[in-house]
Amino acid sequence: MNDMTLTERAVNATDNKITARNVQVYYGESHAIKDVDVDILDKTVTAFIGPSGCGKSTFLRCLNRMNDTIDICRVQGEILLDSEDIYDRRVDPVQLRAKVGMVFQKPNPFPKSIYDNVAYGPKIHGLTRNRTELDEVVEASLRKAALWNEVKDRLTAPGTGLSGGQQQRLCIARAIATSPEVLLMDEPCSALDPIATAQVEELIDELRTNFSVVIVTHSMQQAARVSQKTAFFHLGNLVEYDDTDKIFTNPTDPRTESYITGRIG
Ligand SMILES: Nc1ncnc2c1ncn2[C@@H]1O[C@H](COP(=O)(O)OP(=O)(O)OP(=O)(O)O)[C@@H](O)[C@H]1O
Repeated sequence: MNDMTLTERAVNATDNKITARNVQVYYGESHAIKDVDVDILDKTVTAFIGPSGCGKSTFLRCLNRMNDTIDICRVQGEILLDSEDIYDRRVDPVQLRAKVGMVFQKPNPFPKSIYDNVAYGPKIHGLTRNRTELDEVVEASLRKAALWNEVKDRLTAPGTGLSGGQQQRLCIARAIATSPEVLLMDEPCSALDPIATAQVEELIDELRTNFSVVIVTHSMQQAARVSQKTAFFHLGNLVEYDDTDKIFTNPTDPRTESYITGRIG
């Protein structure tokens, strides 16, 4: 690895954005997340990896209370965003999700124009005062999502008419339009071809200058490419959490070693 790459990949933030302590998640009687403690850093990409069913998505959904939408799901423990308990009764989950945005596995643009997809969040949260400001937010979000040049001449066309990779970047633009502080991405490239995947990965690297990004991925290559921190989950436990380079070159726990060398998973 040359110096340039090292500089680019260096973990340049030490501030905690999210602090999770003693987190348990149950689906009915089933204990899906067990005693998880983790500190998610600001301006850093954190990857969640682990075999299918180990709880990566479940834990990710705890971070913006998306699990609230699943009736049988119960979350216990403490999750702080900056120093605020996101499960406090006074916290409005809708406001929280504007601060902790989410991008899903399958691109899911609204059946609306490209413009309206991005304008939706700022409008419902009252973040802009007039059409000029809204136009500015839409343009800035599409630029940050590296989509502006491809769509600027057809903002009124339906978002669903874009290619899969463009739709996913549109969903990223929609998520960042509310100026979130954290962006959660649940396997955001799994429905994309290699070229679109490379574009989204490049974008993730740029996004970390402004946001804390947490990405669930099945691809260890992807985790190694995009993240600075990696958390390895196994059977609902957070087995190991460390610098990505350490996890992939010199893991401490034998279960991590088995997973990254392909012996479990
Ligand atoms: N809505 C749900 N209702 C009941 N059980 C669920 C639900 N969602 C997940 N689970 C269970 O919780 C456990 C963790 O699932 P989760 O989807 O979080 O794992 P994952 O690591 O993200 O898996 P994958 O990599 O396959 O997406 C699994 O045993 C799963 O069956």
